[in-house]
Amino acid sequence: MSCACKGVRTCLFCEGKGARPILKQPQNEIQYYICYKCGKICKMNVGEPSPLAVEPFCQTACDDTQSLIVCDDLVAGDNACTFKFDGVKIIRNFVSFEEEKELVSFIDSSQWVESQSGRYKQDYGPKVNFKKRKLKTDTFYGLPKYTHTLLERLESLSVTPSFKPVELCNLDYHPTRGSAIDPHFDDNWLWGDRLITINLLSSTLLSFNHPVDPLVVHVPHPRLSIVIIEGSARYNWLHGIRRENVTGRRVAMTFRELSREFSSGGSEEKLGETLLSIASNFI
Ligand SMILES: O=C(O)CCC(=O)C(=O)O
Ligand SMILES: [Fe+2]
Repeated sequence: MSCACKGVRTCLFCEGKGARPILKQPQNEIQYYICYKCGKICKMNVGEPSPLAVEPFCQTACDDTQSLIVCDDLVAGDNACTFKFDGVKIIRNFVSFEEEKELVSFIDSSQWVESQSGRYKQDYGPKVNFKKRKLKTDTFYGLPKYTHTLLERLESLSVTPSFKPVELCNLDYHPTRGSAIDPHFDDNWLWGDRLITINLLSSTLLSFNHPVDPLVVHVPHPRLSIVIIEGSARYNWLHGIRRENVTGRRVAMTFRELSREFSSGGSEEKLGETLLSIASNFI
C-alpha cells in the first residue's frame, strides 16, 4: 500500500508511518442532521449514536411512504435552528442494486489513481489548473458510455433541468485506508451551480460545515441515491466526508456543469462550447 497525501492530508497508510493527522473537528461543534424521511433539520444531542449507525429519523412523525424523497429548502425541526441551510436534494434509489453492480464493474475496468486522504480517483474532463485559471482539453475525449443512461434519467426527473455535465470524477473510499475528504468548497470559476453525486456500494453522511461557526449539518447520502448540491449548500457551506462515516467501500460519481463564465454570453463561452461538444461523445 502507498498513498498520495501531501501537506495536512493524511490516511491510515501514512499515519502508520508516523504522519500526524491534525484535529479536524472543533470540541464545541454543534451537530445537526437531516431526517432521512422528511428532510427536517434535527439537532444531535451529545452522546447520541452517529446518524449513520441508526437511520436518523426526526422526533416528529413524518411520512415514510415515499421511496423517492427530495429535501429542498430544509425546514427547522423541533430543536429549531437559527441558521439557513438549503440547496440539498436527495433522490433515493436513483439506481438499482443490479445497475450498481454493473456500474462498479465498468468503473473498475478503468485504472484508479491514488489521491489524497486515502481516496482513489478517476477523472473524465478537462485538465485544470484552478490557481492559474487555465485548462487543457487535449486529454478529454468524452464522458464514459456508462453515464449516458444515468444522465438521461436525471434529465427526465426534471429536478435538475438542462444539466449538461462536462466532468465526471469517480472517487473510491475505503475504511481500511481511512478515506475521507476534508471540508472544502468546489471551484466556482469553471464549475457551475449544481454538483451531482451518485453514491454506490455504501451509505454515508455528507457533512456541511459552516465557514465561521462551529456548526455542522450531516446529510444522509444513502447507497444508490443521488445528491444534488446547489444554493447555500454549494456556496456558503463547506462540504466533506468524515473518515468515521466511511463504513465500507464507497464509490462516488460526481458530475459537474459549467459556470456562467463558460456558458452562453460568458467570456469563456467558446471554450465552454468545446467542452460541451467533447462531453457529448460517450466513449
Ligand atoms: O465523495 C463525495 O461524495 C464528495 C466528493 C467531493 O466533494 C468532491 O469531489 O469535490
Ligand atoms: Fe466537493
